[in-house]
Amino acid sequence: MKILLINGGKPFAHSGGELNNTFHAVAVEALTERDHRIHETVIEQGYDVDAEVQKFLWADVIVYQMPGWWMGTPWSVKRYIDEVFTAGHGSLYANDGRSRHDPSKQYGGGGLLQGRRYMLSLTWNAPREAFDEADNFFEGRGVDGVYFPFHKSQQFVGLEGLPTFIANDVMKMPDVERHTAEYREHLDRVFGQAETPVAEARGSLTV
Ligand SMILES: Cc1cc2nc3c(=O)[nH]c(=O)nc-3n(C[C@H](O)[C@H](O)[C@H](O)COP(=O)(O)OP(=O)(O)OC[C@H]3O[C@@H](n4cnc5c(N)ncnc54)[C@H](O)[C@@H]3O)c2cc1C
Repeated sequence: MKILLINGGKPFAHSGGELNNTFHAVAVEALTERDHRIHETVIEQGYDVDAEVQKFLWADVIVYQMPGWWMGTPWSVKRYIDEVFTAGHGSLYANDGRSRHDPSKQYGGGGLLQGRRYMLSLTWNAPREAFDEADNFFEGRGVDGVYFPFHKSQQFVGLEGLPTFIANDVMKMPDVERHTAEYREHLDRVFGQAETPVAEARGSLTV
């Protein structure tokens, strides 16, 4: 399988970016060991927008590694998506999906990356309960509910979600050994061996 690994880790304030670099490195190692072909983008090191569009066209799966900042995506990753997806007009997406001639065509159906997938790998200070419990901060919406607009941005270009990985409590109770072991297991479950078609990956995302 051809996998684009995007590292959105960034040193800023109390985020050192190292944990995201660590997860990115785990993915590089684990997926290469299993004979997947990978391309990497480390947003913090800079990138060429047109080359990124080509990487999206090359990939079967795109993995976003990033921290949660102010309840969502860091601005550096949002900027990357704004730049790359906008440059991808005509290759990543055709239009907004609607048609003056066919009213049955709905907004959001103009993506050109059908049949390909994406996956989120996230680091948060918030504990898991904050996402999952009805009487907790995110009102039981779960991590994918919190990332709803991000998921929609991917689906707009035709991508389909794979199960999200999240490492919680990474500041108050960092347990890098456990989290990296859990991430390896997640990657194994989702990707398996290179010859396993991604369509057979265990579970897919419902937002
Ligand atoms: C602007 C801003 C807004 C934020 N908003 C939110 C928010 O809304 N909700 C929320 O939950 N969190 C929030 N955070 C916290 C943020 O999610 C975490 O700081 C981030 O996920 C940590 O990832 P990192 O890669 O920067 O980790 P780092 O800061 O690099 O590391 C985190 C911990 O892991 C240790 N570590 C890292 N790598 C290794 C390694 N290889 N081996 C051993 N130990 C290691 C570090 O020493 C440190 O103790 C915010 C942070 C910022 C800066």
